[in-house]
Amino acid sequence: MFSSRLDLAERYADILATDGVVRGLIGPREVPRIWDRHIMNSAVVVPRIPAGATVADIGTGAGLPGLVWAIARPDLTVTLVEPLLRRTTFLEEAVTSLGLDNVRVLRSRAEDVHETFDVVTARAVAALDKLGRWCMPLVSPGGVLLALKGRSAADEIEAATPTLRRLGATSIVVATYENGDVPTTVVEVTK
Ligand SMILES: C[S@@+](CC[C@H](N)C(=O)[O-])C[C@H]1O[C@@H](n2cnc3c(N)ncnc32)[C@H](O)[C@@H]1O
Repeated sequence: MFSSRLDLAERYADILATDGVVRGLIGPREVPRIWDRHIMNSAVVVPRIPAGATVADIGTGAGLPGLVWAIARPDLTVTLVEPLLRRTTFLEEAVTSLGLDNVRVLRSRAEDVHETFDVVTARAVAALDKLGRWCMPLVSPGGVLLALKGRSAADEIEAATPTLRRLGATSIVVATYENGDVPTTVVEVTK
């Protein structure tokens, strides 16, 4: 049994560094940077998530950011959406190993999901214009798309704004967090 959420996060980092590397989900060169570049980069957004929210992480890969959010916040119900079987198998085993009961793994492409969620997120999946087309239909009215972006965020927002507005965005706010060794830029699109 794990005594705290931090223990759980450390166990997840171990799984990424071992099984994740063996199965090709994480490059060996990323191992020393798993905590700062991946876990913290995902975790900085956690305070932005409303209590008790349903969450979908589109193109979650090895579980980033959705598995980190589910570990940090047992009040959330998190659906990890990922099309590749190799990755969903890894995710199912990780969820079982961590004993998480607030996570569902859904093997699907974003375009084939027909549910809505309070919060939809994606990290390193597609440019914001394409991401908006995939994700905005999955955001409940009053919900939010939290897109985790790198330094290209400003250019992507300009290109994506007409699409996001057409798909129901009522506000688009950008915040940059300096935690970890790479800043996380979050584009928060409210529907
Ligand atoms: C670069 S990885 C990023 C993984 C993870 N979000 C992260 O930050 O490490 C992109 C992921 O998006 C997934 N993906 C690609 N096309 C997708 C689609 N149409 N719908 C959902 N996921 C998709 C890929 O299988 C891959 O796991």
